Amino acid sequence: MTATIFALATAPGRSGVAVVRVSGPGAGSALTALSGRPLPEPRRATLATLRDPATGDALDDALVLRFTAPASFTGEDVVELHLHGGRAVVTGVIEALAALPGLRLAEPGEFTRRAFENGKLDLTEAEAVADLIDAETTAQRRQALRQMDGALGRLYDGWRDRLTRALAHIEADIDFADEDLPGGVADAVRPVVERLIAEIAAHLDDGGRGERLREGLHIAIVGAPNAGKSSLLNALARRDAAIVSARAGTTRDVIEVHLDLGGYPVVLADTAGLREAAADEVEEEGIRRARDRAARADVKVAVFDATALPDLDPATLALIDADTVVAVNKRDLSDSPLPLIGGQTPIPVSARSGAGLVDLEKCLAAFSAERLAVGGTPSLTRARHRAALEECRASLERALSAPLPELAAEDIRLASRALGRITGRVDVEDLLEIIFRDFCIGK
Ligand SMILES: Nc1nc2c(ncn2[C@@H]2O[C@H](COP(=O)(O)OP(=O)(O)OP(=O)(O)O)[C@@H](O)[C@H]2O)c(=O)[nH]1
Ligand SMILES: [K+]
Ligand SMILES: [Mg+2]
Repeated sequence: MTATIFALATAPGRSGVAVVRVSGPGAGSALTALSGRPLPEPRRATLATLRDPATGDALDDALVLRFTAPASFTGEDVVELHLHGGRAVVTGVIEALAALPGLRLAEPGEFTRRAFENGKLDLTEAEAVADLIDAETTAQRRQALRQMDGALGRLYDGWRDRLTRALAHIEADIDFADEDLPGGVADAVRPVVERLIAEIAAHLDDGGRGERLREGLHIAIVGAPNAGKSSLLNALARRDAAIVSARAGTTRDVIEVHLDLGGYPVVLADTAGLREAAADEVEEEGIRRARDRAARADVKVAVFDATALPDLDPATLALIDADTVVAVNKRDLSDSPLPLIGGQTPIPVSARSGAGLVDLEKCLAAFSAERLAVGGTPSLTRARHRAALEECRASLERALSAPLPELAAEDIRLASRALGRITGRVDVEDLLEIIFRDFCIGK
């Protein structure tokens, strides 16, 4: 018999309200055991004094709610105990539940996993639950909500349906064909497969925006020593994340801060100042890391020192490309006209006075929107989906050049399987462990 599971669903620690969720066939009797009263009507919030069934000790006056299978998040009988969020209250209730026969603490992600297993969610929707809980910015929330709504799952299931129909076509051809009829994919099926390959290619070729939106756009601040990179990072982060000093070569390690820029998630990195003559091997390693980070960043901010103009640091100049925002810092010390730098109009800023920072933020937010914005069709959000789609596309391409209809049919079957794995329609067993491992207990 299925175990009845329970867990604290809200964040641990002191809080106004803490919710303990119980799911499984024993959820109702667990509530009766704690409240000592008949079950309340489903979906109606009811006040109840909860007691430890073993000792009769009062644990809390709680708001209790119950849902009956299959009309619940997990698809099972569910009870929610809305407790006063004190540690002793929560511990008391958890211990009382643990002592009941047939009940055990939920594993990470187990509630969502049960929802999937009971057909309440497909895998992309389950993944979206995790993304929504992790969402830190507006754009991340939008993407997760859309995926939780089933937009991505519907796209993949729609593709799979088309393949199922194409397969039926080919199989009919195989059954009725003249023994020595040549050719692989039937003429009627070829355009369907070709069109799907094109749609999958377009979906894959989206610059990774969905995946990036989950993880944040990587922006690296680069420039000569003492240009004021760390000061700029601190000003943008509105806290003293990096050490600032008048000594050239202060920053060595890459220092990251997470920012919300106009609703988009950004990982902003401060790096060591670039120069030929590093003071020691530690700074040398810092410069190596700075270059490495600059090369991997989605966007760079190249910082120049206004007091050094018209001289421009050649190492920084060499890094400017189409993905670079050019800023001239310490504008408070010099107001001489700014030249074009690396073909771009630089943004004048002062990390000290704060002047120009709004313009720099706006420019970076525009970059983020361009790289991360969620467009008309839902975006691919995970490497797992990408791998399955590439496999699907490869199988479809093989099908097009298959010498026999039987072989084409097999390739289309493989392509359809790859799509089915994304939403969890097929081959799920080994996947579930991996996917739900990332969830925490109570989800
Ligand atoms: N007047 C003025 N001074 C600034 C400004 N930004 C930074 N400074 C000063 O410039 C010096 C170097 O600043 P940092 O932020 O440490 O420069 P950095 O580019 O991170 O330096 P390294 O880590 O050594 O490469 C410090 O003394 C800062 O106070 C600015 O906008 N105006
Ligand atoms: K410095
Ligand atoms: Mg620094």
